[in-house]
Amino acid sequence: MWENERLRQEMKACEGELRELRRQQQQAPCRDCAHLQENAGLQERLSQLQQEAEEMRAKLAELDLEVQQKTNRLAEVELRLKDSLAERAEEEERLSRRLRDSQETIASLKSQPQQIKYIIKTVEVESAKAKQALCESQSRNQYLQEQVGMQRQVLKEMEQQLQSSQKTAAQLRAQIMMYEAELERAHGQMLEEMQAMEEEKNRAIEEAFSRAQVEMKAVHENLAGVRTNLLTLQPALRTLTHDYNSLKRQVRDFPLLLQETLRSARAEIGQAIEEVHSTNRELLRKYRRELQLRKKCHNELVRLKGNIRVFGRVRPITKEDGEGPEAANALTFDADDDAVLHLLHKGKQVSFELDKVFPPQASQEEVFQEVQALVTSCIDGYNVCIFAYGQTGAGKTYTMEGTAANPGINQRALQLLFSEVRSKAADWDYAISVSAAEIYNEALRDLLGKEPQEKLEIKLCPDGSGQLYVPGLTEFRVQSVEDINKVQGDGGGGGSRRVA
Ligand SMILES: Nc1ncnc2c1ncn2[C@@H]1O[C@H](COP(=O)(O)OP(=O)(O)OP(=O)(O)O)[C@@H](O)[C@H]1O
Repeated sequence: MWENERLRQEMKACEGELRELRRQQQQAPCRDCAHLQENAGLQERLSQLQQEAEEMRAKLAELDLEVQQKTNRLAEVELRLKDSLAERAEEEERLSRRLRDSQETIASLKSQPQQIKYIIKTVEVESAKAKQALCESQSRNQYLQEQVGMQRQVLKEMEQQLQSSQKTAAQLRAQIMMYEAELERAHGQMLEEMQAMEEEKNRAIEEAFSRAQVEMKAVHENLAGVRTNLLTLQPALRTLTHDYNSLKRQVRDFPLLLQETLRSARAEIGQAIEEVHSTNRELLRKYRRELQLRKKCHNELVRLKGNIRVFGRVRPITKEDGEGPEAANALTFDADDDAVLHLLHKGKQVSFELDKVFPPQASQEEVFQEVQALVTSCIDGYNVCIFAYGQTGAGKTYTMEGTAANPGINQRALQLLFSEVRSKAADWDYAISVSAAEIYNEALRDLLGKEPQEKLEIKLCPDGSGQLYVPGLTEFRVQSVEDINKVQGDGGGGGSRRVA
């Protein structure tokens, strides 16, 4: 029991040391320590040892309990044995006393023989009873002795068990001592580790301290610089604060100012819009009047010059005409009237009156000026047709197409048309399309179509307007003179005949 108590106390002391070690370790953790792994291993080993010690302690407690129980039982048995022994001694004493009394009585009775046969008999009877009682007492005594023997046997067994328990306790103590040694060793190792960690920690602290001192010095220097800057910046800061306050005032007043400005701007814009509107109205009015004027002019032109006008153009003599009398010019002009042409035919002069006659020296520009008004009439919505008529080599193609350097009516009319359209593009939308057809030997053919040999027909428009149209005639939308030239160049029939 005492040994168990001592073991328990030692166990408690070991646990206390363990707790102290853990506390020390928690207080001084070494994050970057190279022995961290080893420390963890030791801790694991320590926890194993602790677990084993715990198991041992449990076992010891069990043994304690068992020994206690056996000791209690032994005490009980000893008590019962003592009682039995006392009882037996008492019985023996009583029986001996009775036997002695009986023997004394027998002896006195034998010395008085006469009277006493009856008494002898009584004594004999009594002696027989005493003998029986003695016999019973003896048998009881024997039983009690057997019991005592048995109890002794039990006591012996219990002593043996106690010895074995003590032996086990000694073994356990040895194990505990071993564990203690192990613990001691681990403790020493841990102390060494702690020492090393402590040194390392101190070293790291010193290094950090010196580094911090250097950094602190640098920070102080920076601070001094910042202070100097601060002193320099203070006037600027004052100026900035002043500016800021002024800006703040401006910002505060800004919505009012903005509202005022917006109001006046709106009024100005409204006024400007109103002015623009009135200008537009005026312009529209003028434009309409101009349109009316143009129509009137056109009508006047048509009335004055006639709906159909015929101009004559005499081309100069070319090399192709040769040099003989056949090539001589048979035409003469009236110096006072540019609408008259005289032809000398078989010695006889024949005069022709046209709307205008262009002499050989007349330029392409002069010819175009005469028909220019018709082009603008076309833009105003009138149908216009300009065509050239004459014998082969008379100069129809030259007049209508001209050359690249000196273009004829077609190119100039197109230039004028697109230039007029562009100038009116802001107010009007125009769509210009081009188509080309040829009537040759009573046959109408599409010069821009894929099948130029296909014969087309002229028909009346089904809308009842009385206009003529050619069903199936190819039509291209164009945006510029170049587009028209391209269309004419690409046209299926354009390769065989020029469009004049
Ligand atoms: N006003 C002119 N000034 C200079 N040369 C001209 C003039 N008119 C025509 N010519 C020249 O006369 C020639 C014949 O002219 P052009 O080809 O225009 O005749 P045409 O009537 O179209 O003939 P065709 O009916 O056979 O096609 C060309 O070489 C052309 O350059």
